[in-house]
Amino acid sequence: MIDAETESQRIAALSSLTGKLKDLFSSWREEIVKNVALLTTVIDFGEDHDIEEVAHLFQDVDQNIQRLESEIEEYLKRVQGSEVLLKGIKLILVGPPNAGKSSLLNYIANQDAAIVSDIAGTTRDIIDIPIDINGYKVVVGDTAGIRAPSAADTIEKEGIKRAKQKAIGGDVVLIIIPVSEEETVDYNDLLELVESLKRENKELVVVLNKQDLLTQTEETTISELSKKLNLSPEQFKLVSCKTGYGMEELTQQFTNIFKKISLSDSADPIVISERAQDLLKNDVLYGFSQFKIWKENEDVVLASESLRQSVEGIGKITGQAVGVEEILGVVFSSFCIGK
Ligand SMILES: Nc1nc2c(ncn2[C@@H]2O[C@H](COP(=O)(O)OP(=O)(O)OP(=O)(O)O)[C@@H](O)[C@H]2O)c(=O)[nH]1
Ligand SMILES: [Mg+2]
Repeated sequence: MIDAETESQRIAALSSLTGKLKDLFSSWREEIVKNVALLTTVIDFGEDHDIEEVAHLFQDVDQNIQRLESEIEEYLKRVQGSEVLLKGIKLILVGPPNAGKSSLLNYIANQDAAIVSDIAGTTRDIIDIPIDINGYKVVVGDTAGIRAPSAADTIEKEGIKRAKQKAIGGDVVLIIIPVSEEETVDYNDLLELVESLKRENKELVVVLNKQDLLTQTEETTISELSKKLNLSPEQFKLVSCKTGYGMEELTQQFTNIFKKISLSDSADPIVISERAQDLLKNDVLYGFSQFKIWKENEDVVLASESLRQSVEGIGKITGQAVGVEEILGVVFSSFCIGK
């Protein structure tokens, strides 16, 4: 528990200590062995089966394997979600200069982590601050204000370039726009960024800051900007770092996004080693994909060989090797062959 800094990390650490994982892997392994055994009955006792029966058997195995495949893929997705939890969710703040990016960071971090000033271009390079938002470990990256390079000096230009790169590498990106100084915002540039973030499927929230200086209604402001940036109105949040307006709603939205990307709401987070993940992908799932190819070619022997590779993959994780006896054992006990 020493490294568990937040609640979600603590849960993740706990769940890795249980023997549930091994049971799960063993049950997958058993299931695949059973299917290898099913195919073996065709190989070894093929003459006694008519063609239709063989095709039927193949169909059954295919269905079982498909079911298992989606289960394992789903599982790997959850593992990746849990990894995001452990490493910390990367939340990147970008936007025009003077928008209040550093102010927002200070507000959510509840400390003066970044320098705030009314001089545009105050933050010139990226700073990462680890904070806890509703139990989630989050690393907030504050960046240099994005404005037209012609208006920025050399150091600032480099900062802007890095800000954009940083945004692309984040898990969640907040674009901060000041509602009071819209003329300073380069919407073409921001639209370009929005489009590239969409392509990368990043979670994106546009934070409209300085609500205390707003001169028109919230609805009008949001509807205008959602058109300009080609985003839905739900992706906008109006706040004020000065008065705290909208901050609770914003943090609530963060939590919803964190739950979504870490998949930690559906069940306990899971942690397995890098090696186990590789084996699941490169041996188990790969074996399944090979099985499908040989099944298409109606080659029972190679289809069954492919599944053996999957069994061996899991065996490397759980420390179980597969022997002929085991497969034959399942064949004889399950299918009453040889009587
Ligand atoms: N009225 C008002 N002023 C704000 C608000 N948030 C920030 N400010 C002010 O806006 C100015 C710029 O804030 P910063 O947080 O430094 O802005 P930034 O986006 O980090 O700016 P750069 O680092 O230059 O890119 C400061 O003078 C803040 O005090 C707000 O909600 N309302
Ligand atoms: Mg700043």
